[in-house]
Amino acid sequence: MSKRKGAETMETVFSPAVTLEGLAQRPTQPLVVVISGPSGAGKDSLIRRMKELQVPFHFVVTATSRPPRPGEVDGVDYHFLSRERFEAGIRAGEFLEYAVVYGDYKGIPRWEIENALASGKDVILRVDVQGAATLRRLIPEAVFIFVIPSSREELIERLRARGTESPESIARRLQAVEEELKHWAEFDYVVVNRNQHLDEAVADILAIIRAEHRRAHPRAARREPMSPPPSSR
Ligand SMILES: Nc1nc2c(ncn2[C@@H]2O[C@H](COP(=O)(O)OP(=O)(O)O)[C@@H](O)[C@H]2O)c(=O)[nH]1
Ligand SMILES: Nc1ncnc2c1ncn2[C@@H]1O[C@H](COP(=O)(O)OP(=O)(O)O)[C@@H](O)[C@H]1O
Repeated sequence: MSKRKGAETMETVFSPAVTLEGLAQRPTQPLVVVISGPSGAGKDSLIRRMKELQVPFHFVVTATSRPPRPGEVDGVDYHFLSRERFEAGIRAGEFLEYAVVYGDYKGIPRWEIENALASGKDVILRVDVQGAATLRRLIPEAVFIFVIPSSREELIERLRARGTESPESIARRLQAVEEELKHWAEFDYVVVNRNQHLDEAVADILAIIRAEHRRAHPRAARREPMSPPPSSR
């Protein structure tokens, strides 16, 4: 009896009063989901599959100085920029974050973030591990997912089978894996994308997003620099 009374007191102190209807219809904030992991882990394949399944989300198209691969579409997969144009963008402060990844520039245009937030949908960003570290500082309330293959052999096989990289480019990507793996514990979730089981990894990501929307206590409120770019200040 006294325990019950104690519990009631705790509830009164810590839970703001709500009605059932109010709680059931509580609006949920769009999530920012950051998908990262080694090259060849399957990040792009997962995102492509989620688009095919018509999962409602806004994908942030990042910019790169690397040339398009066969099948990649400018403005859909990346904004493909020349090195000179990218460097001019860096000088002009156009990027929320940028890094040199496997020898090419990669960066998130600030206006892409503005568009993403205006969409009102969950926002998905795919960046390398350095980018994830920067975003953790800039958007601490984001959900960080580390995608991995189930073995190094699987990774090598996939990078070779993708057929988009030179042997040097594959070697550079494999060399980076050890360093990238050191950061796994900084992520909120680890998703394994097993060979021929892409849909299981997609299901894991959807489950994470679903659970995050059911949080009683949302992640910390959004704050700087999800605000206007310097040019408009
Ligand atoms: N830091 C950062 N990384 C990015 C950005 N856009 C893409 N990347 C990452 O850059 C890495 C290399 O991308 P890509 O050249 O497409 O090759 P892949 O990893 O071999 O598929 C991937 O891990 C991407 O997630 C960005 O804006 N910033
Ligand atoms: N679960 C999977 N089973 C088999 N092949 C896969 C799987 N996931 C991705 N791949 C293949 O592996 C290669 C690398 O995937 P990709 O999505 O480009 O990785 P990332 O974007 O992380 O670099 C691609 O050729 C892709 O088709």
